[in-house]
Amino acid sequence: MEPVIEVKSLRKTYKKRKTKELIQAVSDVTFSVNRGEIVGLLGPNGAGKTTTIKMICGLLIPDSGTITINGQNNQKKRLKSLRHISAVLEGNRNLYWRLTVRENLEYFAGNRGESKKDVANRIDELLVKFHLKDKEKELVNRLSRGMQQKLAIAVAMLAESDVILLDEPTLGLDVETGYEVRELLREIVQEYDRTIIISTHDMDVVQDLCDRTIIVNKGKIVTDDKVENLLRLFEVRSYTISLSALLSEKQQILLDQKFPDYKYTPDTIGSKLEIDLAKSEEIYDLFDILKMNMTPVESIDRGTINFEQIFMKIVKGEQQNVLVQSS
Ligand SMILES: Nc1ncnc2c1ncn2[C@@H]1O[C@H](COP(=O)(O)OP(=O)(O)OP(=O)(O)O)[C@@H](O)[C@H]1O
Repeated sequence: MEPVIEVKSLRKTYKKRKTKELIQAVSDVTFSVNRGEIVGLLGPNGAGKTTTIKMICGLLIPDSGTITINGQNNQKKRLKSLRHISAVLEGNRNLYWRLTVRENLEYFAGNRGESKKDVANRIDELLVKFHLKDKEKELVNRLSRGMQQKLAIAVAMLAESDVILLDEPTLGLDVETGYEVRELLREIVQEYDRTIIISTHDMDVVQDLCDRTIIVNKGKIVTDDKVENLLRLFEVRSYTISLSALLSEKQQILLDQKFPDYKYTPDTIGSKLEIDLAKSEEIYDLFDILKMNMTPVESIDRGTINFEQIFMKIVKGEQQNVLVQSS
């Protein structure tokens, strides 16, 4: 499949105004996105997500590297390439607060040679889809944050560009509205054949919505893989073992050496071990340690793991060697 977006060896350094200190916000970032994919750009604060998004939509110029959108270099063929992209940055900022919902949509629909009736029909369709029909005459500054966010996405849809970039689309939304926005985004991809890149801290967005996730940390990509692959990979490695005895001190020292991040919970009648294995063969090392004292094993469960825990593990660097660019 041909990629819609190709980002190669991207770098961006900021210079702090007062101290003149250089900050390497993005260093050597390379990835591509295929048509119809929803890709989550994930990372801790300051990882370089917004900088990357801003470079893709042409708001920032990279120090080096290239960005190609539908085969067009976004610096050499600026207008042609940027026509394929809409961006919703910092949520509701790209709306006119003193215009109504409908007026905003009319304004952004602009003059593209369509008849007034066609524009009105398209706006009506979006108002219904985004559950904003009964708010069409409301001023934007009177809307809730969730409604403003939905309107901002509807505005991005109007441009009919192939790619929509979203920076933190669920930030500050309550659980219900966050869910509603996620559902809308899913429908957009399915019904309108759009490609979406979402920068987010919201693990539900990644787990529910994204096909793939690119995790960045300190300006570099640490993981680029399908969400289902990561879930499977970590589920296989994460074990909870119930024992009907306590572990000896020697056993605990050996576990410490072999599995530094294991968790041991002694109880009155037994104990519990929670352990992540870097390779599945390591289970035999674990059994060797348990066998030393013939510690009786009551049950072994493969741990369920959510995306938040996976993210923490990856960002902490525990699984780095295995995961970098594994897709
Ligand atoms: N205009 C700027 N001038 C100086 N430094 C900046 C500027 N914008 C961002 N930075 C710095 O660049 C780094 C990357 O910032 P960026 O906003 O891209 O990260 P992010 O992953 O989007 O973070 P967050 O999740 O907190 O929004 C950070 O260290 C940030 O402080």
